[in-house]
Amino acid sequence: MTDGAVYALETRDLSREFGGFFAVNGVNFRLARNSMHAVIGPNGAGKTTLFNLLTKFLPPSAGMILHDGQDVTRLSMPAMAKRSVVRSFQISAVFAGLTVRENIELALLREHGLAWNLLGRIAHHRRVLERADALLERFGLTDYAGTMAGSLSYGRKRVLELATTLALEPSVLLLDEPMAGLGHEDIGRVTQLIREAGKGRTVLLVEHNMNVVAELADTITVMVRGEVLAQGSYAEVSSRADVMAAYTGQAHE
Ligand SMILES: Nc1ncnc2c1ncn2[C@@H]1O[C@H](COP(=O)(O)OP(=O)(O)OP(=O)(O)O)[C@@H](O)[C@H]1O
Repeated sequence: MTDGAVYALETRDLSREFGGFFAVNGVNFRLARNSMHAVIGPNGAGKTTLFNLLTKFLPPSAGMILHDGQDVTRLSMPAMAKRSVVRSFQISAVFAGLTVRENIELALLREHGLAWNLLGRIAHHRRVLERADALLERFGLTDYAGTMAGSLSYGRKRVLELATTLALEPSVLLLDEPMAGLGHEDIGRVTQLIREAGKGRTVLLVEHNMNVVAELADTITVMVRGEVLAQGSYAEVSSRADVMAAYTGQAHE
């Protein structure tokens, strides 16, 4: 069952049941270290449920989750963050009433567990300011540093959200549909940022946009009806008749 290799994340017979219905059904999933791995599949395949299990939003009904070979099945999300496994928190994690720079500074302080008691004294933390400058620059947000986050476009909010997540310097970054709701131009920008963010870390994304998946992911897991149907490179999975049938079947529903 196991080949002895240690994975960034691994599941063993992982299941999640909702009132007798298995949204995730006996999944053995492996996320290789330093890979850029996408989970795809038709609507209702169980992708988000698997993501929520891996990120501790949901407890499993059965099975096991391992991080770096250690059983983390019962650990909380904050405990996973301490192990440097971090999920993006979507736009709700962006504080609309703070500026872009303040959002990034807050995220940098959060990394050190200092966010709340030092919030009023942000300006004195030179190191934070320097790192904030670097993040603003890296994410193309320098011109928006003083803009209230709430008035950013949807696409730039997403970029800011990614910047605040990367402020934590996670070793494993988990992204749930990072392209959802983005226009063509923003998709290009966020794709580049994720590619760059993936250097030197492990990234798992659930994503519907196949162009993005083809461009970014070195490994793809295809889920159908709560189970893993296929895994491999984009070329490998996209050439499989059963994968195509799963998508075609959905199109006819
Ligand atoms: N909290 C819940 N209670 C009951 N059923 C649920 C719950 N969450 C998910 N499900 C069901 O589990 C199945 C898998 O849902 P999930 O959201 O994981 O799929 P998905 O692959 O992410 O789909 P999509 O691509 O549409 O987001 C669906 O049939 C869904 O209705």
